[in-house]
This record gives sequence, C-alpha cells and structure tokens, in this order.
Amino acid sequence: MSQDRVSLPHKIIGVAVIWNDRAQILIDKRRQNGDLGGLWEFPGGKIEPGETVEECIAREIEEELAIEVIVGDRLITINHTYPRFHITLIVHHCHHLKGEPQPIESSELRWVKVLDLEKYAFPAANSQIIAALQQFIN
Ligand SMILES: Nc1nc2c([nH]c(=O)n2[C@H]2C[C@H](O)[C@@H](COP(=O)(O)OP(=O)(O)OP(=O)(O)O)O2)c(=O)[nH]1
Ligand SMILES: [Mg+2]
Repeated sequence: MSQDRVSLPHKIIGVAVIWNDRAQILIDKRRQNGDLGGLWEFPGGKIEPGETVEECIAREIEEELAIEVIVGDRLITINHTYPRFHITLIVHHCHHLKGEPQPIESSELRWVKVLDLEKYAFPAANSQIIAALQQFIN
C-alpha cells in the first residue's frame, strides 16, 4: 500500500523558545543520523499521555539539556507535513532559570539572537516559528 497522507504518523511536540537574560535563544543541532539530521531546532519532544504541553516542555528540557526553565506563554502552534509524518509543534516561550545547558541528546548547543536565526539550517516547519519570533521582537 502506498503511504498516502492519512496513513502517516502524527507527532505532537512541545517546543521551547528558551530566553536568557541577554535576549538570546537556545538552539540545538540534531544528531547527524536520523530524521532531519544535522539541522538546528528548538529543544523539545513528544507530549506523553496525560501530560500538559507545559509539563512536557519542562520535562524535555530537563532530559535534553539538564536545565530548569519557567514555561511561559504560547508563541505559536504549527501543523506541517513531512514526507514520512505529520507534525504539530506547540511552541512556548520559556525563561532559563538555572543550570548550564548540556547537549545530552544533540550534537551542539548555541545561544543566538533572533536576528541571527536565519544563518542556521532549520527543518521546514520552523520557518513559521522564526517568522513569529521576528514579529515578537518588533
Ligand atoms: N524539538 C523540536 N522538534 C522539531 C522542531 N522542528 C521540527 O520539525 N521538529 C520535529 C523533529 C522531530 O520529528 C520532532 C521532535 O520530536 P522528538 O524530538 O521526540 O523526535 P526525534 O525525531 O528526535 O525522535 P523520535 O521521533 O525518533 O522519537 O519534531 C523543533 O524546532 N524542535
Ligand atoms: Mg527532542
């Protein structure tokens, strides 16, 4: 059977835009192997059953980066279809509280200004997040 639209898996992801006190955002580089390998992203991961998006984001950030954040307002929700799955990205602003971020599940971390985000290669779904951030700072 061919993989038509409706048969694709749907991932629902909590995504963090983590701000520091210098108005920079934390981005991570996905490992080279696997889906969207080598691209930069905002930290986050799948919402587990029974979990709110805020709980998911706080948990993923602890697991992926070993830091504590305050999860704040929602920036945007994006639906996107990749060749092999559908994705919903629920993106929240977060504030970095404590801990030095560690690249536990990624190959690299970087604090960047919103205006520098365009220098990094992100997955296709992220262009709407970056546009929302550019609007947010204006
Ligand atoms: N965290 C995060 N994921 C993103 C972004 N943009 C984007 O397309 N994604 C996609 C990549 C992944 O397919 C999914 C994130 O879920 P995940 O971190 O649990 O997935 P994964 O591919 O690393 O692992 P898995 O599905 O094999 O368990 O969302 C982004 O900015 N941040
Ligand atoms: Mg993840």
